[in-house]
Amino acid sequence: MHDDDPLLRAEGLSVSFGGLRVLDRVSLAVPRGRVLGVIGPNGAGKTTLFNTICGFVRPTSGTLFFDGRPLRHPRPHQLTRHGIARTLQGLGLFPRLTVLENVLAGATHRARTGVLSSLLASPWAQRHEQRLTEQAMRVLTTVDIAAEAHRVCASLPYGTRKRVALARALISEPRLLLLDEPAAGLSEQETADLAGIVRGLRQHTTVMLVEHHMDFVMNLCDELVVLDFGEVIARGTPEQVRADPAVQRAYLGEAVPGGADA
Ligand SMILES: Nc1ncnc2c1ncn2[C@@H]1O[C@H](COP(=O)(O)OP(=O)(O)OP(=O)(O)O)[C@@H](O)[C@H]1O
Repeated sequence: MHDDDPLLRAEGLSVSFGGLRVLDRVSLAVPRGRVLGVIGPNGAGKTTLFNTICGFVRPTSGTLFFDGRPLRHPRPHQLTRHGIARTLQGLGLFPRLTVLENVLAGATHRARTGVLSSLLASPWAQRHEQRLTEQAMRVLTTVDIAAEAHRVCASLPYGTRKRVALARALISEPRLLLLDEPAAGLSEQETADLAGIVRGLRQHTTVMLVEHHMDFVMNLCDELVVLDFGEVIARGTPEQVRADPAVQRAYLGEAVPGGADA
């Protein structure tokens, strides 16, 4: 596989719910080591696109390729084995567990210890658990909340809990990280900090994100794809997309990306 080949490619992806076509022959490529943003007005099909990549939704037609091979409707629980992880719009954390425990919950596919070896507390199982905990602490350091590792999630502010969700996705060391509205509900400072964290991830991880926060998207993403009524209406760098008349029209009545009202 050549480094220039995209990590994820969608070809002619269509999805219908009942009679309603929600994605209409969507083709896109997610280049390796980049951040690709998917934007578009409400109801454009962004989340459906994510859900299709994750196997929550079956396409009516079209193909997904991951690392050059067809990605055949992965079962959601097998995603991490494919090297894909995602965060959800709702955080989906265990509120009564600590930050560390929540992050370790994202590593279940790597937890190789069986019930028996755990019960017997075999040295092998202990070493494995130790390694996973070290890995979780490294990931918490990456998202800058290692100091909160032993705090119960429910006691933490929303911005911190969002980082826990990000850390939980990162512990599986995904090659492709899908972020669903990562900046939603964050303060300006938290949003800027998050952009810095995501930028730093590109060294090891390719990122695809869906987001409404236009400053965040325009400053962070290397490339953008714009959906409207399930169709790709524009793609390119943030500058190219911002200047595209089709995008301006799609956002008529909403804040124009990167415009004075954004
Ligand atoms: N399970 C479903 N059954 C029927 N219609 C659905 C389903 N999921 C989504 N839709 C419809 O598909 C269209 C696209 O929805 P989707 O959530 O993908 O858009 P979106 O771009 O993510 O919107 P938003 O920015 O508001 O989150 C909408 O018209 C929505 O009502």
